[in-house]
Amino acid sequence: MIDLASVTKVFNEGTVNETTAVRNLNLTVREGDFVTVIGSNGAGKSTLLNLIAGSYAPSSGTISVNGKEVTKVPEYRRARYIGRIFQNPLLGTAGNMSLEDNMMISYRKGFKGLKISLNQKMRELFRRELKALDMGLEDRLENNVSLLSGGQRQALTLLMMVISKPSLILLDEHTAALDPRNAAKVLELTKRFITEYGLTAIMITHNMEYAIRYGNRLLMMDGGEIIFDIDGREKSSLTVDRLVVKFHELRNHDLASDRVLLS
Ligand SMILES: Nc1ncnc2c1ncn2[C@@H]1O[C@H](COP(=O)(O)OP(=O)(O)OP(=O)(O)O)[C@@H](O)[C@H]1O
Repeated sequence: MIDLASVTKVFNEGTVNETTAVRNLNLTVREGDFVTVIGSNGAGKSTLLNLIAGSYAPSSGTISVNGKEVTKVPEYRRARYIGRIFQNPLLGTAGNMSLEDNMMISYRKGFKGLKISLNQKMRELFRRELKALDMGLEDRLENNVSLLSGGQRQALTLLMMVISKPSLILLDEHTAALDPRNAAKVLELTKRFITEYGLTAIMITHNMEYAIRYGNRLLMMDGGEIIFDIDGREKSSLTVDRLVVKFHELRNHDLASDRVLLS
């Protein structure tokens, strides 16, 4: 589904602040993969998602989706099939609009311009979908989104993303700002939606346990490179301890003081 071939991203090239955020990276993500990505601060994880989404152009290398090169396709055009969620729960929804108006926007995007309007039937559908989130939102269709808690808002963002029918979703620490209970809830929802809607997903997390528990494939990044890429049985038998040892073997330095271990 996605192919990155020899992708490098250098920021501030030729200046004293030059940083190679992603270094000669090769990656193929297959359709239906749910890939978790971990790595130290500054490892290049967010840059990788930004390159796939088209927020940044690579300094060299190519990016293809379903066999078609998209390296120069602008972000707004890739957004037709890519859904993104960020750490900040305020980013995915419009706070000064009601839940139903927010959801309507996603429905229109999902129906690719087909004329649909907010009527009783749509409201019933929204109510059912919100009820399935199990966040107590089904009776709050007319409330402004700004009144929701961070967890409720991130769950709504997730629902809106899937009803806009993306084929690929990019999750950049989307539960990191939530308390543990809400984080666990939103993660379970994420997993359910990925399965139900047959999505391909890449999820950055600083929580090693989440990275192990969720998804069928795990990537570890360091210094702009993928240093560890496992799936299948090797992934399901992984433990946090083994992951830490693996990092040490591969990089010959510890992860001990890193945020990746503190979550
Ligand atoms: N827009 C930018 N301009 C300049 N440097 C950048 C930019 N974006 C990222 N970088 C640098 O590129 C490197 C990789 O950053 P990136 O945000 O991809 O890492 P990360 O693995 O997501 O880190 P974190 O876990 O801390 O969010 C870092 O050194 C960062 O400072």
